[in-house]
Amino acid sequence: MILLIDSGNSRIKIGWSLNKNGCIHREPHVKIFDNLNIRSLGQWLSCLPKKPNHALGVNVAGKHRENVIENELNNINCKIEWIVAQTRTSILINEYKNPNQLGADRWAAMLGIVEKQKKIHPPLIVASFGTTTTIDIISPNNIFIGGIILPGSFMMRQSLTNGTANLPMSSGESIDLPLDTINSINSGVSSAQSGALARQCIITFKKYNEFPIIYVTGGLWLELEKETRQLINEIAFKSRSEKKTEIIYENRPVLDGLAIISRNYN
Ligand SMILES: Nc1ncnc2c1ncn2[C@@H]1O[C@H](COP(=O)(O)OP(=O)(O)O)[C@@H](O)[C@H]1O
Ligand SMILES: CC(C)(COP(=O)(O)O)[C@@H](O)C(=O)NCCC(=O)O
Repeated sequence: MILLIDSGNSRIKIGWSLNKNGCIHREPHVKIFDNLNIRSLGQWLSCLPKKPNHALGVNVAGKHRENVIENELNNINCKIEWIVAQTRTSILINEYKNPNQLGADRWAAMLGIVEKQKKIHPPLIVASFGTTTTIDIISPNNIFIGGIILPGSFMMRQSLTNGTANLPMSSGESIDLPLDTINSINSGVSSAQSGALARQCIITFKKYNEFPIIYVTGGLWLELEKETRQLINEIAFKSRSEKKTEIIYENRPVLDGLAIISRNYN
């Protein structure tokens, strides 16, 4: 058993891959630990019925977090290898100016998505709505050609509260014409998030003359889903895209990417 660890800025997601009849595949179950409750990781590891041989992980939450996870794994004699973004693999090329600077979670998620594609596919967008929002574009010939980073919707709401005297912390969906503070904030945050995705779709469409398949993930997708689907459908219609827009939710693409890498470890 190989543990697969996605250590994000808010939560740690842990999956595992198993070798079944010589074929490595990721089990669908995932264990999630909140940043504030990281010590419970040790308890969970010590109770595992089967001890992992080793672990593969991505960590974008800093060195301290890396050390804490390593210590907990050491207690059960499990070594971890931290994955960083590569210049290329057999399925994906990374055009970041400094390829290692690309977040390892973004890289792993893109690997997970590209692996699922048929040989011929439209351009792809991989959008993650977590602590931050990242929106990455992959060409039809599997080159990561660029991406954007913006504050996640929770962080946007926090910054409005922390940076002003009058704005409260809010939660909730957007409406078209807000006439009170809470709805104005909800709609502002949601339009920034869905608008960023729409912008990247338009850029992709202009470049390839084909509408991308959009893969979405992250803990905050649900609250953005309705507004985002509406907006993307509208721009697809205006772009006269022949095919129906596809927005596909992926539960754990980062762990899928790690599972692919883990095939080299057996
Ligand atoms: N059930 C949940 N538990 C914890 N956080 C959640 C939950 N649902 C949504 N969230 C939100 O999702 C965000 C974390 O999403 P996630 O994709 O795990 O991010 P990251 O990979 O950056 O840690 C947080 O901002 C949090 O507010
Ligand atoms: C952009 C990120 C902060 C996203 O982290 P997350 O919201 O998933 O916790 C992370 O991928 C990161 O630290 N990236 C390094 C910089 C870059 O990708 O260019």
